[in-house]
Amino acid sequence: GDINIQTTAGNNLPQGWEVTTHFSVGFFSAGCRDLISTLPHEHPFSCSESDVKQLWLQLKKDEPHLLSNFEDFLTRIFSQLQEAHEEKNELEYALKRKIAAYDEEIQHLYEEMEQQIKSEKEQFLLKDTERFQARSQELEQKLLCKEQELEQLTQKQKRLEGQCTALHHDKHETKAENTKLKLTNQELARELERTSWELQDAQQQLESLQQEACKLHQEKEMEVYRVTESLQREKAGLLKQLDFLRERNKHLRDERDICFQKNKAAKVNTAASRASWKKRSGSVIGKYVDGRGILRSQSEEEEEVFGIPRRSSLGLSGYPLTEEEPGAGEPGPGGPYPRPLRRIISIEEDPLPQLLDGGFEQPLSECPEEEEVSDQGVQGQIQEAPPLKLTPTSPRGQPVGKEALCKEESSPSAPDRLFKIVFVGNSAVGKTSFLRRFCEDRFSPGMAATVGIDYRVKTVNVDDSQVALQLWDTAGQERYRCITQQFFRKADGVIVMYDLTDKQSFLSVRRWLSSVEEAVGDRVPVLLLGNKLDNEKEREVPRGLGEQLAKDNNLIFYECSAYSGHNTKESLLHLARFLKEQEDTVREDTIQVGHPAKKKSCCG
Ligand SMILES: Nc1nc2c(ncn2[C@@H]2O[C@H](COP(=O)(O)OP(=O)(O)OP(=O)(O)O)[C@@H](O)[C@H]2O)c(=O)[nH]1
Repeated sequence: GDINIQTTAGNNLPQGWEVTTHFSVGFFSAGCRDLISTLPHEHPFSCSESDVKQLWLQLKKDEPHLLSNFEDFLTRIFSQLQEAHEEKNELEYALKRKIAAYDEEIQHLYEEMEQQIKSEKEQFLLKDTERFQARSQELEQKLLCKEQELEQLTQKQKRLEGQCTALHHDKHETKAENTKLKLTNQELARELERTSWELQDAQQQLESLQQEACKLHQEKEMEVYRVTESLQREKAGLLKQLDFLRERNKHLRDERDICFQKNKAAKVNTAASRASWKKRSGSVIGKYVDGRGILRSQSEEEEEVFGIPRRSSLGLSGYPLTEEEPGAGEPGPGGPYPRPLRRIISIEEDPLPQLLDGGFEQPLSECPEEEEVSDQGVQGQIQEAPPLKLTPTSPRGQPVGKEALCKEESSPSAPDRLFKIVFVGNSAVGKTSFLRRFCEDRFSPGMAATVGIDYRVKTVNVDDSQVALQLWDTAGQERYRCITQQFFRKADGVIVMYDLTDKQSFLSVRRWLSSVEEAVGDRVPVLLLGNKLDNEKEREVPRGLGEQLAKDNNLIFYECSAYSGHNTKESLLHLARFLKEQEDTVREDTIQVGHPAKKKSCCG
């Protein structure tokens, strides 16, 4: 920039300069006039030449004696002014010099600054240029990359366009194919609908068939139940026949006595009389007459045949009775009379195992009792004799076979289902007593041992449905094992009983369990019963042992007493409920198995 320097010139006049002085004319030399003329006019204290001249004239005129002083004074003043003026000039000069020096310095500085600015500018420009160059290089690089990308994109676009064209072409083809497929689909849908209808029909038919099968199954079970019932009736009928035969026997004995008396009286025709006896003894009635002509009880027969001293009972009695082999026993005291007879229990001849198998050819319920009797050769006698009401006494102290008839036979509502339950366990553990308690709510001490198999039927109410329990009481004695074994096969449930006052009977439980498993595997539920709980004093088997055994073998377990009736109903109801629930589950499963198939077939 430009530097402007202003200089001012001023005069510093001593005080009192304004005092009027009088100069002589000569005094006003050129120097003095110059000096005064240099004085600034605008200064308040300044005075013009005319003023001084006037003052001098005034003084000359009024005070001439002071004129010299005034002139001295003026001279001094003017000399001082002169000095001051010179000094001022010097100072002005010095100032000018200084200003010039400053100006020069400033000029120098300015130039230096300019130079510096210039160099800075150059450096900046240089840097800027470098930066610009780097930036431009970078940008060029980027540009290159972008160009490459663009190139790639272009190629890609071209490819995509190609694909697009191909797809477009394909689309047309697919469209045509789609139309064809739609048509096929419609056809298939119609076919599917038709098939679904057919399938639904088939399913309905299947369901109705299943229901029919179920009904048939139930009917079959009921038939079995009815057959069982009829067997019981038949048994009762046979017992009646037995009564009748006994009566006939008595009658014949009377006849015989009469004959003897006649023989004694007449003592003639002895041979004829003997022939007549032989003829009677060949009849069935004769089979029941011992050497003394007295009707033998079955208990006595058992005792003789098997050597059972304690007790005996009727097994599946009333079926083929065979005469004991000659020489097998002691001849009776009555010499000529037939020897006592034994009952042979044979599974083949017994209809009951067949009943369990469902293999009986002719339902026994349909067989008239007379026919049965005729098979045994007593029909004629039954027809002749009026029905007798005499009840024979069994060794167990009750009518033979009656024990198998339960009160529930005349149950008001027919049972919904039937379960066959087989009772096993060592002899004398109390199976028969237990069943008697359960069916008749009675206990008879000193029960005779079961021979072969006996059975009872009882209908119980389980969760609002009538369940008929066919309870098969097997003989615990070793010799009947093979018979018992056969009854497991068709059993729905098994009850293994031990006597908690007899350690040995508990030890045998495992053997019974393996027999059951051997026959039916583990498909049937097993109830383990520890009987004679009332006889706590003689307990030999701790409850824990029974529980543990049941737990190990997955059995239902109860301790009970046929004597007191404790847990008899509860345990059997538990088993019955278990069987019912098991059957319900199987039925449900069967239904459920049918349903998904239905769904699948609908969708497929
Ligand atoms: N104290 C007591 N004695 C019982 C009980 N149950 C049965 N008895 C007696 O035990 C003995 C045998 O009873 P049964 O019912 O004949 O035994 P079982 O198991 O049927 O015997 P087998 O027919 O030989 O297999 C009889 O003398 C009964 O009086 C009971 O709960 N308590």
